[in-house]
Amino acid sequence: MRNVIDQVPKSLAIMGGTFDPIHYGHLVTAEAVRYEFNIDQVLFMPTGHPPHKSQENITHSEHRYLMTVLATATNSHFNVSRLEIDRKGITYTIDTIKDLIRIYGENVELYFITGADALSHIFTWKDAEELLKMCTFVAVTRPEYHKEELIEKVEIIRNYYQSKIHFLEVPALSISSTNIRERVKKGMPIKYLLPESVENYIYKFKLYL
Ligand SMILES: Nc1ncnc2c1ncn2[C@@H]1O[C@H](COP(=O)(O)OP(=O)(O)OP(=O)(O)O)[C@@H](O)[C@H]1O
Ligand SMILES: O=C(O)c1ccc[n+]([C@@H]2O[C@H](COP(=O)([O-])O)[C@@H](O)[C@H]2O)c1
Repeated sequence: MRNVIDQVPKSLAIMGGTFDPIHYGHLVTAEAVRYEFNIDQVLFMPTGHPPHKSQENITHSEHRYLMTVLATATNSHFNVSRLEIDRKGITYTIDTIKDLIRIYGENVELYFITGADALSHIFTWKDAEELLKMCTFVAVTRPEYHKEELIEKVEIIRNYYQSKIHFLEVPALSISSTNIRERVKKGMPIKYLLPESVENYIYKFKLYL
């Protein structure tokens, strides 16, 4: 089987997330960033034990990993990494970026894709200043948040840390994993919110009931 790490891309964008479950909001965002910044590969990085979410409320990492593999299988520019789910202890983005530099070398141009909402809290992340120097961030705006307010917050971070942060508006997709989990629990349809393969996986393993 092809090993993603055998291929050394010139530019690599990391799409980090809990992906519980992955949905079209994530996929549309990743594809928009790939196209806009002419990126060779997008590496989806399901979180292991994220610092900001309680482990009891998160679906087992193997389920989240497999759903991410299913969702990304049809895009030749998309791959999924096990780096974070295989790492013991709390997973921090700075450790992931350092691992990726060790694996791909210093010359790979690294991007980190994140919602502008998540980026506006980056000063609470581990070693934020160092992290902001190591890769370019793409802050995508999500429809359900106040865009202007968020952009203002992120611009303060960008100026304070003198960091490389780009903004990108993606087609309005008001989908969230929280909403999908709630819909499954209530027996409501989730069709067209996420790939059919992921929908079937959720039903097969009776997730979110
Ligand atoms: N609909 C969307 N459009 C654009 N970006 C999104 C969307 N949903 C999530 N993201 C971004 O994708 C990344 C991973 O998100 P995550 O896996 O936490 O999904 P989520 O839908 O926000 O989940 P939850 O509802 O459980 O918090 C984050 O940077 C988040 O801001
Ligand atoms: O490194 C940190 O301290 C850190 C703190 C909060 C979030 N992150 C990363 O941000 C990404 C998006 O997180 P989330 O909760 O929106 O899925 C995901 O890759 C997390 O690992 C990273």
